[in-house]
Amino acid sequence: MSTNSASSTVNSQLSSEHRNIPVFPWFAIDIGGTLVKLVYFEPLDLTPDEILTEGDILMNIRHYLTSNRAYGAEGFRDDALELTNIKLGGRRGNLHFIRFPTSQMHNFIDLCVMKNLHTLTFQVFATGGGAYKFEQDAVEKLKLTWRKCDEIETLIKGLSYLSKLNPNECFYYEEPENNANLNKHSLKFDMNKPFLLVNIGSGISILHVESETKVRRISGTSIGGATFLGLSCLLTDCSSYEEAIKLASEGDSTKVDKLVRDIYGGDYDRFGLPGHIVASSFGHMNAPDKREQASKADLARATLVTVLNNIGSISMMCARTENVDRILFSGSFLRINDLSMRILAYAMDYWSNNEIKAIFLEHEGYFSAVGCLREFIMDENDLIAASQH
Ligand SMILES: Nc1ncnc2c1ncn2[C@@H]1O[C@H](COP(=O)(O)OP(=O)(O)O)[C@@H](O)[C@H]1O
Ligand SMILES: CC(C)(COP(=O)(O)O)[C@@H](O)C(=O)NCCC(=O)O
Repeated sequence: MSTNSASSTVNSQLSSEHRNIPVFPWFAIDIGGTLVKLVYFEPLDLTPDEILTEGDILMNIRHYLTSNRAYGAEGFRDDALELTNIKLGGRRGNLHFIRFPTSQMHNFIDLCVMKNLHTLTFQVFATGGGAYKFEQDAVEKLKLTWRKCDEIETLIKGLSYLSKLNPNECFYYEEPENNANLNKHSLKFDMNKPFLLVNIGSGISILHVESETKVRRISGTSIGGATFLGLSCLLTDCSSYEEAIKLASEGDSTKVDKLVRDIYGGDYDRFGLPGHIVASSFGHMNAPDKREQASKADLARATLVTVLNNIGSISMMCARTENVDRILFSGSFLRINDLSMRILAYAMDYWSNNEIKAIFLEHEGYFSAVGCLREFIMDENDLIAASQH
């Protein structure tokens, strides 16, 4: 776990008065430790002249991206997240959200060459660690202009934009422990009151946000989304995130973890520790009979709960130290993962006596990519339009 109190003021790399709106296509790409998140703006207001001059390559790309939901075996468009008919850089269009594994990044660059993208003159807006790692390969093969920006700056910019644009972006659970009832409520999020942003990607960054331009990375932990997936693969032989989450949803972590009641026979009253909480993650697994009884699903569930307990307690500690009462959780770890959101929400409610609220986001892992697009394309009018959307 790292603690980093260095203050970083987020400055726009370009002030809106001075930005030249780039030519189409408009892509931004967040190349993370596990997943590449790509956002693509599909213009809906192309003039007849623009359609004539667009050329076959761009038109084919536009059709390829917008008419498919899967690209090869590992690329997917999250069509449920698509934002339709929005304004961006003075244009009207749809914003598409696409992801594929970072392990496919070299193949993706080769695919772009096959689709003749290297014969066009255009810019790619890139963020995440891979914006640095893959820069040379992308520029050499695709002959494009590669414009990088920092993943934490873009995360905040994307969050600020999407939380204004999409009335359902931010939500919380009223009774997270009650699975039978959805109890999911949207809320209007005020970015100008301090809050904690916990980004659960491959690893975890914890940010204290006072406003869009005042952000500190206060802590982090290496026990994140890739830990859950890696350990689940090791322990259960599963081979995908989807499989790991499905197993976890079917398992019982109490077969694997040692609870307070396994040690005390009940609650540990003196220090307010109820019997049902985990005293020791995987604490039963030294006993051969318990190992025998634990199914793959139980092991996946215990892995999930271990990672979540760690995230929950570090987040709570940071919220208390920083004196904030809202914790926002982002990152693709929360994709198709209602179970984890409920566990986190319950833990925050329980340990804070309902004083600290866990808030979640519909576009989970896509904020840095959106913020990156915003950095280079949006102008103030887009932001005003977003808040009136
Ligand atoms: N299709 C998927 N493949 C792999 N991991 C996934 C997938 N969907 C969600 N995840 C989870 O999301 C995490 C990555 O989150 P993300 O925010 O994209 O981080 P990064 O930017 O480091 O790639 C993974 O470690 C895993 O827990
Ligand atoms: C290095 C990272 C910022 C990379 O971001 P990611 O691709 O995981 O979203 C993140 O993994 C992280 O903050 N890890 C924790 C490092 C630490 O503070 O211990």
